[in-house]
Amino acid sequence: MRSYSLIAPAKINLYLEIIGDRPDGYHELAMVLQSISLADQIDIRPIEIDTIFVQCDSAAVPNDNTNLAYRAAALMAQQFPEAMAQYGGVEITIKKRIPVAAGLAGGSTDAAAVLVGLDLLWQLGLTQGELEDLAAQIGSDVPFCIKGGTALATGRGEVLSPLVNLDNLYVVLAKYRSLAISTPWAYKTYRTQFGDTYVREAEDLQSRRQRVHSGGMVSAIMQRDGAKIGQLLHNDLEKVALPEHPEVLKLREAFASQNVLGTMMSGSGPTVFALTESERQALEVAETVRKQLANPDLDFWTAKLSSTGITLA
Ligand SMILES: C[C@@](CO)(OP(=O)(O)O)[C@H](O)COP(=O)(O)OP(=O)(O)OC[C@H]1O[C@@H](n2ccc(N)nc2=O)[C@H](O)[C@@H]1O
Ligand SMILES: Nc1ncnc2c1ncn2[C@@H]1O[C@H](COP(=O)(O)OP(=O)(O)O)[C@@H](O)[C@H]1O
Repeated sequence: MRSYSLIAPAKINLYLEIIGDRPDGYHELAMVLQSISLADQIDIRPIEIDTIFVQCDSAAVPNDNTNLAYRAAALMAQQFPEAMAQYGGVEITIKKRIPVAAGLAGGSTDAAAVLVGLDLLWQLGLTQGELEDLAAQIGSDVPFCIKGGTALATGRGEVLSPLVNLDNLYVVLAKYRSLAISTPWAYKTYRTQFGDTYVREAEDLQSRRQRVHSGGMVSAIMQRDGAKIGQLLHNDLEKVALPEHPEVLKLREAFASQNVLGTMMSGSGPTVFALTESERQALEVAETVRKQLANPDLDFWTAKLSSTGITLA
């Protein structure tokens, strides 16, 4: 039986607006999610014994049943027990290239790759919609990671509308190696500090949805207008992350002083990205800001905005 190697891209948030509370304890969002070429590689190999093994070359990632890739395989085994019985267990190997707990959906994209990989290995022939429904059971960002590209994401992040391809743009990213921000902490702190400014679950979420501000960003994307996209970058979670972590604000200001289209923290952070019109500009900005901040704890990456989600390697 054959093995599969999959490419699992990271995402950045070009837009993240928190609209209100939800009865399920999550937040109602309007986001624009964007795949980038920085990616993990996931190898899925069938094994004789009826078990799921996960291994990863990064010590920051758990190898047990808390790994999101493990959780994706366990969900597939639970949903399709006859396939597991027919094909046996799987060994999942993660080559980690996406920084961990960085706001780049590293765990979510690994989980998405396992769903796609097991669908192929077990010859299930699941539809895009069926894969996305399974993905939503693992995490809010996992459905997006399957198809990737550029998408408007609403609900808790799992309701997707594809937008146009932005693969003419580039990105430079930077993160303090020793700093991680927990997603539940970011949302909980936002709720504590700004909960009175957004819609409570008892109020009319439907009418508030009509008033979200994401329209300008969506039309800039539909026009593929890089300058406008750069100006309209937005992330409500910056309001809690930047005051708590002034070094992230310093990084954002360093990017803002360069020749970039715009800069923003991605998701719950702490990665900060800046959009550029060319790969050369992205490399130049990385080099200048690296020298300017001269902090050995800072890692930099450059990438291209990508139109694909999970693909075969
Ligand atoms: C912030 C974002 C932005 O894209 O990404 P990351 O920074 O994590 O990459 C996402 O909303 C994260 O998505 P994901 O990481 O899949 O979240 P989940 O596992 O579903 O939820 C983790 C926790 O975040 C909070 N959460 C998440 C999504 C949402 N719409 N409302 C929430 O309040 C909840 O406290 C939840 O327990
Ligand atoms: N396959 C995985 N890759 C990365 N992190 C994982 C994975 N599985 C579980 N985790 C855990 O999920 C947490 C969030 O990691 P990650 O998905 O990289 O960040 P974010 O939610 O900020 O995008 C980490 O603290 C890590 O311990």
